[in-house]
Amino acid sequence: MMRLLVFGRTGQVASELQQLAPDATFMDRAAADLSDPAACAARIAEGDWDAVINAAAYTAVDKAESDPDTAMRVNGDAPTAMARACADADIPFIQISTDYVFDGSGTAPRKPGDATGPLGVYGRSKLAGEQGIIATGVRHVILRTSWVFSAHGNNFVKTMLRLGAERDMISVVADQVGGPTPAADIAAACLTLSMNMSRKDGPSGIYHLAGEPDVSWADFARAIFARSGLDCAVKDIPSSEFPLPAARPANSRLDCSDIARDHGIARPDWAAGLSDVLAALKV
Ligand SMILES: NC(=O)C1=CN([C@@H]2O[C@H](COP(=O)(O)OP(=O)(O)OC[C@H]3O[C@@H](n4cnc5c(N)ncnc54)[C@H](OP(=O)(O)O)[C@@H]3O)[C@@H](O)[C@H]2O)C=CC1
Ligand SMILES: Cc1cn([C@H]2C[C@H](O)[C@@H](COP(=O)(O)OP(=O)(O)O[C@H]3O[C@@H](C)C(=O)[C@@H](O)[C@H]3O)O2)c(=O)[nH]c1=O
Repeated sequence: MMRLLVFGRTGQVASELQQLAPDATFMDRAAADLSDPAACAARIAEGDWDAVINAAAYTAVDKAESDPDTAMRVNGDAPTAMARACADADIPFIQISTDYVFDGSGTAPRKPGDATGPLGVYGRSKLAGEQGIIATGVRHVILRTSWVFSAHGNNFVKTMLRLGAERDMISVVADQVGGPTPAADIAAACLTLSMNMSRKDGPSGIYHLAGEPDVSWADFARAIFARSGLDCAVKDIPSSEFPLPAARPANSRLDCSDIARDHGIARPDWAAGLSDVLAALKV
């Protein structure tokens, strides 16, 4: 059995990891606050682990715009310190990152090596984490994913279920397209990657994994209402009609072929994941 350390306990992906790997050690905010990177590194150094997964992050995309220092410390400095501690201990480090490192131009699915260009603080802070990790020379996988949903925590599915029960019609942006991704599939991928990397036969690098097929937020909302039986119409709007503090990429499509080739992990079907989440929520 692998001795696995996971940063995060309450989040969407960490909750699914607890289901799949109940014997792993989970660090919540009280055990390891990511705004204290040295404390996170110490949790790694003081144990005897086969691999470390970081499933904690500052994920409040709009709030980050007015709190850049915390976002940078949590998403940039803490993963970098974790990676350095893993390099010192010669164990692999798995980090989760995001489509928001891209600028969203064009319509082609982004490959892991494509140029980045984050539009906001959250994306910049996650990119800083990626770069910091790579610079330590640790054996690593940076798993970029997108539009995560689950029965736990906050996400677009739960927001739509709440608003759809209150309204007859809702306006949703139709010019941002990406792959909604069940947290359960990300958790399963993290475990496969941890195993592959701890056997020292997995190549380090950035990989993409997002649910398929790609859709707009508006079409995703329609699918949520159709499957939950909520009678709420969706009006397509451009992002300009839904102004938020942080700009989001229009093109969030991720090319996921590398992870299939190197690790045998296929894009999950988000509709199947959505059915599971609605069942778990008893919708
Ligand atoms: N949500 C999404 O749509 C996407 C997420 N990702 C990435 O996936 C990963 C997992 O995200 P997800 O499961 O959605 O996260 P959630 O937003 O569900 O949860 C975030 C987790 O991070 C923890 N956390 C935040 N700040 C700190 C801190 N200072 N110290 C310790 N813990 C902290 C939270 O703990 P607490 O409960 O104490 O606040 C919580 O457990 C992240 O790296 C994220 O960037 C990538 C693409 C899309
Ligand atoms: C609630 C709502 C949102 N929207 C839009 C706003 C936004 O452009 C889009 C998604 O909204 P949210 O704020 O829920 O999603 P957001 O917080 O931007 O989600 C992102 O989270 C981070 C952590 C990531 O890494 C990304 O992959 C992505 O999942 O939907 C509407 O158009 N109508 C609505 O009623």
